[in-house]
Amino acid sequence: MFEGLKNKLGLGKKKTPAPETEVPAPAAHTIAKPEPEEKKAPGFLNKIKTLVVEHEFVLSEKDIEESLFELQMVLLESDVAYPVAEAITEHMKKELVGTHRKLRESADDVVTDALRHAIEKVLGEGFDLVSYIKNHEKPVKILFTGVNGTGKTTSVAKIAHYLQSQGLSVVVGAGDTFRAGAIEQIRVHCERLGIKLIAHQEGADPSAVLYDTVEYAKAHKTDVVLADSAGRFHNRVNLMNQLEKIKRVMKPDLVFYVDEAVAGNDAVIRAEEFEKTVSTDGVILTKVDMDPKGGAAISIAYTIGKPLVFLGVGQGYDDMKPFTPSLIIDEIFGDD
Ligand SMILES: Nc1nc2c(ncn2[C@@H]2O[C@H](COP(=O)(O)OP(=O)(O)OP(=O)(O)O)[C@@H](O)[C@H]2O)c(=O)[nH]1
Repeated sequence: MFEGLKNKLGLGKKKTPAPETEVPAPAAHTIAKPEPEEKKAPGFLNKIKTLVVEHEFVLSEKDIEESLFELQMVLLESDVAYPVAEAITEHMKKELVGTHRKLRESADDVVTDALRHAIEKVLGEGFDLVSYIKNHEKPVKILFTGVNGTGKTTSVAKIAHYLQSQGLSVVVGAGDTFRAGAIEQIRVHCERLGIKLIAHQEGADPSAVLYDTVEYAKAHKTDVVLADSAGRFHNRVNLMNQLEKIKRVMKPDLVFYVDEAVAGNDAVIRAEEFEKTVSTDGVILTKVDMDPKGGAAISIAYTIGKPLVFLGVGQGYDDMKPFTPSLIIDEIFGDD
């Protein structure tokens, strides 16, 4: 995950040695002796590190302006949305400028920590779904929506499996009655996982299927209803009207928007458009395992102002991770 971004930021296996305070600050390109097995921090991060040393940890905004601009370019190349790249560099500026730090504190750590804190800020805290369910009137009804083929059906199955593993009872509603094979696909998942499925035939009204699913949950005192739905774009009027009807009928407690990390900035733009049309409560980002850039994962929650709830990190049923900032931070800043 995120190898492209890690490489561009020069993070990973081995840290570039920090410049020593007593040594006169060398030019950026001469800081690290070329050692092929080590990842070299790119020029702009090294420039900031050198400045940290030169200025004995009292930097001015002007000192780091150019380096932060270069960092912003790298983030944009990695599909980080523009306002998010701006927010990251702003946070870094706030942390680095004018602050007195202990002499001999590693410049490497000071700069890397500032970047880590800045990314943590834009990632947000996430959303603890299990606590929400435990503290909410049952059944908790969750509707999954988003564009086609991003992994909704698979995510519903994985989340059903996760919630069961947390001791919660689950029923799934096969609300994607539109895509050929979708009902069969969710049926196979539910059979494998031992999860109750409510389904009608292909082409049926999804509102009716999901109404029945909620009724089943009420009658059987089931904790959670997970409602699959057909993929749709925010500008498809008929499908969006259908979604409105589903919401009126099943009255979801939570609406989760599902998109795929591999779509990069497109996923962020789509999420924003979707959010304007249907107010959602959180985001499930799938295929994070296949995304070397990391831009969507870093940008999506900050852009739409809704928390990341889960990250899909593979094809297995256990490959759905409740989001915490450390899931992404450890990938970007941890050792390989
Ligand atoms: N590598 C990887 N593949 C995933 C992940 N999530 C889903 N997929 C795959 O993505 C493909 C599409 O998933 P579906 O669940 O069918 O997508 P959908 O959104 O329900 O599709 P529509 O009903 O057409 O909207 C499947 O092959 C899944 O196995 C993930 O986190 N990682």
